[in-house]
Amino acid sequence: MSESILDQILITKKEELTHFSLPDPMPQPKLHYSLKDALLRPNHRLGLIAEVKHASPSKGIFRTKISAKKTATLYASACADAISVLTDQNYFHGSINDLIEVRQSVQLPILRKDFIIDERQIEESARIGADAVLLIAAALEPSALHELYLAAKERGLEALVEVHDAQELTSLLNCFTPEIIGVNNRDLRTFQTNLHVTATLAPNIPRNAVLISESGVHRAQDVQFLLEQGAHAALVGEALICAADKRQKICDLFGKGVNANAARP
Ligand SMILES: O=C(O)c1ccccc1NCC(=O)[C@H](O)[C@H](O)COP(=O)(O)O
Repeated sequence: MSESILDQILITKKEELTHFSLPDPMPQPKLHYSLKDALLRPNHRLGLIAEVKHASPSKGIFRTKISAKKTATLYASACADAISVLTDQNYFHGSINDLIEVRQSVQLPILRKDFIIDERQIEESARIGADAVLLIAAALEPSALHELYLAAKERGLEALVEVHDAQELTSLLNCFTPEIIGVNNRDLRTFQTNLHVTATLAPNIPRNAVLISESGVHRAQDVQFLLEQGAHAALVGEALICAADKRQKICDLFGKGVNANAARP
């Protein structure tokens, strides 16, 4: 079978890790904002993790140039429950500085979305102020994934464990049950998104896990559909980044948030 984008990204990541150095820890210990708790008490009918994303392998560089700080502040003011920051540079044009800026700007859980395959990246995530990290089932053997999951917990970070299909989910659950499971609706070979991936996997997600549906959420009907599948939250990138009015787009997709007026900047 031909190489997927994930295979390419992982080759680059391994190369980057050969000349990796840790940033200094933050000067003051930070509060932990729990991703799980936030998504179990969402501000809208469905939880929202709003993503800071400059570019992607599927879409290239987005036409709207964004500032991580301004974008996250807007998301917070529209009652997003959490912020995802894509920190990979090569394929997504992000950086750890984006996450540091976002940390200084919002009091919400921050998910570091990157391709984490090494414990040093967990330490780095904690030092830059993330509350949670992404662990991708397709990137690691279940036992290696479990080790990173435990390392994250030990360092005070939550982990969103992401699967793309039934086989990955079964292998994962045969090894352990993460507290937060993400179903990514994007096929990493074709880049097509299909929310039915979430619909297919949702019945097999343990009831005590928080279920996040990731990628391909563009319309209010998509949010409704995910709600009907039992998802706790959606992770939304492109639809928000490309919207001229991001606050309005959140309102169009998710409805008015419980604190929408209070949170206006
Ligand atoms: O976004 C991509 O093209 C992509 C390609 C390969 C691996 C990962 C990719 N994206 C990371 C994400 O999971 C998404 O940024 C996130 O779920 C938001 O998706 P969307 O709302 O469709 O921008």
